[in-house]
Amino acid sequence: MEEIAAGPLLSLIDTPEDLRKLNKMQLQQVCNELRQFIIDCVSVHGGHFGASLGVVELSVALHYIYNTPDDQLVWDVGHQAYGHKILTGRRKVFHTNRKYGGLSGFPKRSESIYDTFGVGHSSTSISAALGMAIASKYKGENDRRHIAVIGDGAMTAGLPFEALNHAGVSGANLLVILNDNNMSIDPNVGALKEYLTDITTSHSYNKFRDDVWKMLGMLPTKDFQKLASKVEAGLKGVLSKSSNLFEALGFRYFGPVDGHNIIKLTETLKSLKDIPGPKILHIKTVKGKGYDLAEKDQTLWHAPGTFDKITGKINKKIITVPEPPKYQDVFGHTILELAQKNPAIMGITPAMPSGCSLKIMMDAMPDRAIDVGIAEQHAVTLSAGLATQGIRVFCNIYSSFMQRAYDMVIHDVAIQKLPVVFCLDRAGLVGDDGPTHHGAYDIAFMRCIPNLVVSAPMNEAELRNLMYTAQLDETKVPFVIRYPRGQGVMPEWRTPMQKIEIGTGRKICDGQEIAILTIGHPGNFAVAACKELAMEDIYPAHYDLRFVKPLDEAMMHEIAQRYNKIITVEDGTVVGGMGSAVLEFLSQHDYAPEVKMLGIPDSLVEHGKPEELHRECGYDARGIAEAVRELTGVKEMAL
Ligand SMILES: Cc1ncc(C[n+]2csc(CCOP(=O)(O)OP(=O)(O)O)c2C)c(N)n1
Ligand SMILES: CC(=O)[C@@H](O)[C@H](O)COP(=O)(O)O
Ligand SMILES: [Mg+2]
Repeated sequence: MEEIAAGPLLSLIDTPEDLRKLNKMQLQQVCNELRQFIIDCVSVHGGHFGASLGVVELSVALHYIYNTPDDQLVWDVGHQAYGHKILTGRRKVFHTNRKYGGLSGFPKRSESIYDTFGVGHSSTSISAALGMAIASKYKGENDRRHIAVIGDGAMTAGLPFEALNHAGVSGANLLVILNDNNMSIDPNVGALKEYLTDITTSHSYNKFRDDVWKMLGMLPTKDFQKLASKVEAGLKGVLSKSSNLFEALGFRYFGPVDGHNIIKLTETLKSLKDIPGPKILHIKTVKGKGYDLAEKDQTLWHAPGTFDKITGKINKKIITVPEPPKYQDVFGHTILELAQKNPAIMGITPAMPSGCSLKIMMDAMPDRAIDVGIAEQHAVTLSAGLATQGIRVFCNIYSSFMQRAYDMVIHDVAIQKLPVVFCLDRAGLVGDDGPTHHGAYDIAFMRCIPNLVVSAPMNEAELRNLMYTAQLDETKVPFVIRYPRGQGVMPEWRTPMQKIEIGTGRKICDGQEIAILTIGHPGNFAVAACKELAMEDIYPAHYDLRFVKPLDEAMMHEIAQRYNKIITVEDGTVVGGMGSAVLEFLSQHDYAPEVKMLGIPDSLVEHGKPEELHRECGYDARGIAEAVRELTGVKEMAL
C-alpha cells in the first residue's frame, strides 16, 4: 500500500501547529488540497466520503483557530473526521484507514492525542464535550475551550437534548457546532429538520443578532454581558417569528453561517472563542461538497466503496453467475411481501432505511414504513406503542445500535410481552467499521431477557421463514431475528415461506464423536469445515440451533447423549452467548461432554475485512476444522 501524495501546502502540515503558521489567505488552498487528498484516498481505499468533504473548511478552521489538542474537539459519529485525522499527524498513514491493522475510520483516543473521545455511534459529542468542559472548570483550566461538532442527523437523537438541557444551566465553556447539511445517511427527517430550515431562512433576525453579539458579547464585565443578554432578548421578541429553541435552552445561538466560506468561518470562530458559557454555532454545509456526484446523490456517496475519481464510476464486483443477495435486501423484499398480505404489519427504522433496506417498503407503502431518525430508543418504544394497538411491527435496528435501546426492549416490550419483531441487521463482526459497530453482544444481552424469542437464520430461506413465523397470529411474542452484514448463500432466495416451530433446531448432518452446534450464518462455515474434514475421514455431526431462546431441548438431549465432544460456533461474544446457553443446558441436565466455544472473544476485535476478523477469532471454516482436529486428537497424533 502506498502513501497518498499531498499538495504542496498540505505536505507541510504534520500537526495543527504547522497549519497555524500559515497566513489566512493560504487557508483556501489548504482546503482545496485537503479535499483532493480525501478524494484520492477514499476513491482507492474506500470509507466514508460525503461527510468528510462537507467539513473540510470546518476542520481547517477549527485547527487554525483553536489551540488543539489543548482545546478539546469532539466529533460526533466521527465518520466526517478524515480531514481532522489528516491534519493531525496521520496524513502519511491515511491510506491504511479502516484496513486490518491500520487507522480506525473513527476518532479513537488510543490513536491520537487530538482524538479526545472515541466515537462511531452518533449523538454523544455534546455530552462528552460538556463533561470535559465541566472538568476543566473544576480544575481551574479557564483558558481551555471545548467544542462539539454535531450533524443535523445526529441531533435527532435524544441524547444531545439531554446534554443541551444540562449544558444550558451549567455555565460551562462549551461551543456546539451544528453542522447542518439537511442530510443524515438518507435525507434527514423530523420536525427539528423543519425548524433548522426555518431559522436558516429567518435571515434578518439572525444577521442582526450576530452583529449585536459581536458588539456586545465581548464586553469585559459580567454586568455588560448581562446587559447584552437583555438587549438581545428584547430584540428577539421584536425580530424573531418564534423564539429560538437553543436560546430557550440557555445557549447563545449564532448563525447560520456558510460552512464553506473559510474566511468567514475562521472569523466567526475567532469571535466566539472568547465568549464564555454555552454557545451554539449553526453552520450550513453541503454533504459531498466539491465532488459533483457526491453532492447530487448524497446517500449513495455517504460510503460508496472504491471508485474511479475521474469518471465517478463506483467499482462493483463483476458478476458472471447469479449472486446471493444481501441479507438486508432479503429483509426488505420479504417485509413488503408479508405486508402485502398482512395489513397489520408496519416497519420502523431509526435512520437506516437504505442500510437495512426498509426503503423498499417505504417506497411502496409510505404510510406503513417509517424512518424515525437516529432515535433507537424511540423506535423501540414507538414499536411497543403500536403493538398495543394490534400492529405487527418489524423494528429493524443494527445490532450495535440496539445497545442504545436496551431498557426499552426490557421495560416496554418484554415485560409487557408485546409482539414486536426486532430484526437485528449487522449482527456479528461487521468489518471495516470496527469495534463500535460490531454486533457482538446481542445474543448475550437478548437471551437473558424473559419472554423474548431469540433466533438467527443460517441462510436467506431461513430468514424468510423466521420473518413469516414472527408475524403469525399464533406467535404473539417479542421476537428477535439477528442476521449479518453482507451477502447470504442462496442465489435463488425467493423461497416459499413456511412456519418454523419456535424453539426447534435442525440437524444438518449426523456424525461421529463430535457435534458442531452453530447459530446463524457461521453454520455455513461449519458446512465448509465438514467438507474439508471429510477428506481426512473425520465426520463431525452438525446442528443448526436456529433459536438460542428457547433452546431445542429435545435436540440438545439427543446431542448430549450421542456425542461426548461439542463445539459451539457463533458470530457473537462467547461471554454469555449461545455457547453459554448450551453449557447451561448441559449443566442443568448433568451432561459433561468436553465443550469448546468458538466466537468473538472477551476482548475488542478491531477493524478489517470480515474474513480477516473471523480468521483472527478462529471461527471461520479453517478455525472450526482446526478445533475439530484438536478435539479428536488428530493434531496431537500428527505431531
Ligand atoms: C446510534 C447510531 N445510529 C445510527 C448510526 C448510523 N449513522 C452514521 S452517520 C449517520 C448520519 C448522521 O447524520 P449527520 O449527523 O447529519 O452527519 P452527516 O453524515 O450528514 O455529516 C447515521 C444515521 C450511528 N452511527 N449511530
Ligand atoms: C458511520 C456509520 O455508523 C454508518 O455510516 C455505518 O458505517 C454504516 O454501516 P453499513 O455500511 O454497514 O450500513
Ligand atoms: Mg447531516
